[in-house]
Formats: sequence, C-alpha cells, structure tokens
Amino acid sequence: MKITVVGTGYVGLVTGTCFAETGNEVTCVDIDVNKVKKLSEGQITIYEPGLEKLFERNLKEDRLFFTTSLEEGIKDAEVIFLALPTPPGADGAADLSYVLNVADHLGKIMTDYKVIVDKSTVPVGTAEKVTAAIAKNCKAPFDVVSNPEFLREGVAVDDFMKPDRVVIGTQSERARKVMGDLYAPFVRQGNPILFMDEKSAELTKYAANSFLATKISFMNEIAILCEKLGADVDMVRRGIGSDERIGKRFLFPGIGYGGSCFPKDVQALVKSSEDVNYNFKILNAVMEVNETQKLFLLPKIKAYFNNNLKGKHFALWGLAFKPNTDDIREAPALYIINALLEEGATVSAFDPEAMKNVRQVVGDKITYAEHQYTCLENADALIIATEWSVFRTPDFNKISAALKNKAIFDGRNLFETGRMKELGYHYESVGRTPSTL
Ligand SMILES: NC(=O)c1ccc[n+]([C@@H]2O[C@H](COP(=O)([O-])OP(=O)(O)OC[C@H]3O[C@@H](n4cnc5c(N)ncnc54)[C@H](O)[C@@H]3O)[C@@H](O)[C@H]2O)c1
Ligand SMILES: O=c1ccn([C@@H]2O[C@H](COP(=O)(O)OP(=O)(O)O[C@H]3O[C@H](CO)[C@@H](O)[C@H](O)[C@H]3O)[C@@H](O)[C@H]2O)c(=O)[nH]1
Repeated sequence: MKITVVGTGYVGLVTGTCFAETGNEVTCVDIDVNKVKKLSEGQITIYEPGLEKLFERNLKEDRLFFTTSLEEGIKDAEVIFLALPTPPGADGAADLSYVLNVADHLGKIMTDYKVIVDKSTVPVGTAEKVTAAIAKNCKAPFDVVSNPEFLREGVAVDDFMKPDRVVIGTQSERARKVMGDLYAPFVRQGNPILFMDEKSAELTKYAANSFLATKISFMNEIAILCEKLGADVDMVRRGIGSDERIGKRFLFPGIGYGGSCFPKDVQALVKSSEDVNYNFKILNAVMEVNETQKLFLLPKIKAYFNNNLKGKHFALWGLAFKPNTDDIREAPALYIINALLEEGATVSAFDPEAMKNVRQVVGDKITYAEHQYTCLENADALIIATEWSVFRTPDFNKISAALKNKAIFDGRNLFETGRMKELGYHYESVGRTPSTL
C-alpha cells in the first residue's frame, strides 16, 4: 500500500519506518527542512534502539522517502497518517492547530479517495473537526479515522511491531477494510485490532495514559507512607503486583513521571472534563502528587547537608526522562538541576544519550562530564535521576574514591539498601529505609 506520514518526530518516524518494513511504500512529510535533509541522507534524527537498522534498510530498498512538500507526499497515497504535535495550550487543553492546519491544507489538494488517520493524541471530537476542516475545500471522497498510538520511547519499535492492541475508531466500512489490511502483519493472536467509534478511540488513548500515571502517583504516595511507617516499598510493590488484578508493571515509585506524554495528556483530560462541567478529582490529585514528587530527594539532600547547599557540588547521573531515550521533555532531572542551582549549589551531569539535548536547554549553567565516573570528581554527593543500565552495577570503589562524602541520593531505587549499608554509604532512595538508620 502507498502511505504518507505527516510529521516525522518520534511517532511519525517509527510509524513510517515500521510500515515500510512490512512492505508498504511510505513517504514522510515534515516542515522541518533540516530534519528532512538529514533523514533523506540516511541520518536518523532520534535515538531509539533498533530503529536505525530498519530505517537504513528501508531507505536503501526504496520503500521510505522524505519530503517537505505535502502535495508531493500524498501523491497516490491511499492512507495519510497525521503524526503531528498536540502540545498543551495555555489552558492545558491540547493545541490542535498543527493537526487542523494540515487537515485544511489536505482538503485543498486531495483529488481522490483517501483515509486520513489521526495518529496524534487528540481530544474527543477531533475526528469531527478534522473531517470539517478537510470537507471545507475538498470534493474528493475521504474518511477520517482515529488510530491512537501506544508506543513507549525506548522500546518503540517492539511496541509498534508487536502491539498489545491496535485501536481503530471509524464507522466507515471502507476505511475499516483499509486499516485492517494495513495492520494485519502487526497483530498476533490474542492481541487484537479493536474497532470502535472515533470518540471512544480518542478517549481510549487519554484513559490509558491517565490510568498509568495514576498507578505511578499512587505508588509514589505509598512510598511516602512506607518511609513514614517504616515499611519497604519494594516489598509492598511485589506484594501487590503479584495479584493479577493489579499487575506487576508501572508500580515503580521514583521521582515522578515525565516525558512528552503523561504530563500533557493527564492535564488535557482534566481540561476536557472541565469543558463538559466535570471535575476529574482523581486526575487532579495525580498531577499534584507528581509535581511534588519531582523534588522528592531535595529535602533529604538538604537534611544531609544541614540545610545549606550553598557551594556544594553535586554529580548527577541521568538526564533523560527515562532510560534508552535522549528525550528530556518534562524530565525530573531538569527540575532537580534548577532546584540545586537555586540553592546555590553546582552540578556536573552525565547521561549516555541526553547530554546534547540538555546542553541546548540548560547551557553552561552546569558542567557535562564525558564519563559517569569523571562526573563524580570533587562532588559532595551523587544524585541518580534516570535508571540507565550502566548505572545499575557501578564500581563502588571508584564512586567512594571520587566523592567527598559517601552519599548517594537515588531517585530510581537502583541499589539494595542492605548492600549500601555494608559498603558504608549514606544511601537514600524512595520509599525504603535509609541505609544509615
Ligand atoms: N512521543 C511519544 O512517545 C508518543 C507516543 C504516542 C503518541 N504520541 C503523540 O503523537 C503526536 C506526535 O508526537 P511526537 O512525540 O512524535 O512529536 P514530535 O514533536 O517529536 O514531532 C512532530 C513533528 O511534526 C512536524 N511538524 C509540525 N508541523 C508540521 C506540518 N505542518 N507539516 C509537517 N510536519 C509538521 C515537526 O517538525 C516534528 O518533526 C503527539 O500528539 C503525541 O502526543 C507521542
Ligand atoms: O513504574 C513506573 C513506570 C514509569 N514511570 C515513569 O513514567 C514516565 C513514562 O514512562 P513510559 O510510559 O515508559 O514512557 P513514554 O514513552 O512516555 O510512554 C507513555 O506515553 C506514550 C505517549 O502517549 C504512550 O504511547 C505509552 O503507551 C506510555 O507508556 C517516565 O518518566 C517513567 O520514569 C515510573 O515512574 N514508574
């Protein structure tokens, strides 16, 4: 099938590459001239394990193309995916201007039947708005389908190639057939395509992300309670996670959820609820808990240094909002950096992939280390903000030799508290008894 993907950010690039991998001819359109140039020349623009190989193969085998021209991009295409940004507007609602502007443009240039697919995360009612924006100028027949994307950064290729489910919102038989054929190679037995109406598909995406964010904030509050009551959140997590009704996943406490999706999508669902005069009480609490959780380690750090961080120097391991990505959108590490700088401290940071992106935002307000161990030089303590694998089994001798104090503040619960006590560290994490007590 000939398909077009408009927007070659995270979702667009993964979507386009994976559809090319299953034999489709895919043209990706982006207004970012530099990005299109790089991609056309075979230079991948995001860090995503496993994607580069597929990208290079499909580019070489002439199934993957890039252009800045929407007209050229949609020529002969049967399906057009919109993988455009939907950032929060000033009031927290999803900004639909990118999606609706492209829909408007499509209406002016479409000449034959096409299926337009909302792949972006969009509020309920967007399929209707996209339909209206296209229909304003379009004489050709078309259908608008809602097909939300559930991929996670860092494991995006696997998520796309082997989805738990594919949600397709359409009431058109013709579009249903086209979408079913396109996704047939990806769905395995038991992991179905769920056909539904457009509005239910749109709400499914927000409900999924909001539910997962709720699980995380819930566990972060349990972690707080664990510390106050002397329980261990790791034990409680295992204890409840082995109940299949609860499930093991997304129960890890930490320093809050970040990334480009959970924060904005929870906020957007709260706003959508307000728009229909409903106060989504649980989600308001989820957001409030997450806000404070980002700086969960700060009082512990301050207490260790007698409430005075002025002139102290911190090593920070991990900047990306989670491992296996260079994405720093809403990364808890950025909040920690700001708080430490405000307290008069200095920071040296290391991240395997995200330093370039952080440098663009934070500049020379902090220093950037070449290596996780050189990052520790002259530091008063180590702070861990992202659970990259390379941080999980470090050389503790090197750490203690470099740090001024044997103190580690771990926002991701990487180490056994008992072991840290044996090694003589002051080790504080989330929801577990500090090693020095
Ligand atoms: N990132 C994720 O993990 C993820 C997962 C599932 C769903 N989503 C949703 O998918 C959507 C896209 O997210 P993303 O992270 O890929 O965004 P992104 O910001 O990484 O990429 C968006 C791309 O669209 C391009 N663009 C903007 N206006 C354009 C136009 N008029 N024509 C062509 N291209 C244009 C930008 O240049 C950019 O390359 C959002 O709604 C997001 O919520 C994201
Ligand atoms: O037990 C957990 C699991 C995750 N997180 C945090 O939650 C955030 C989001 O993690 P994750 O969901 O793995 O990353 P994303 O790539 O943002 O993916 C989410 O957002 C995407 C965009 O909508 C969806 O497609 C995915 O299904 C959804 O998982 C990160 O800050 C994690 O550190 C925790 O704190 N504890």
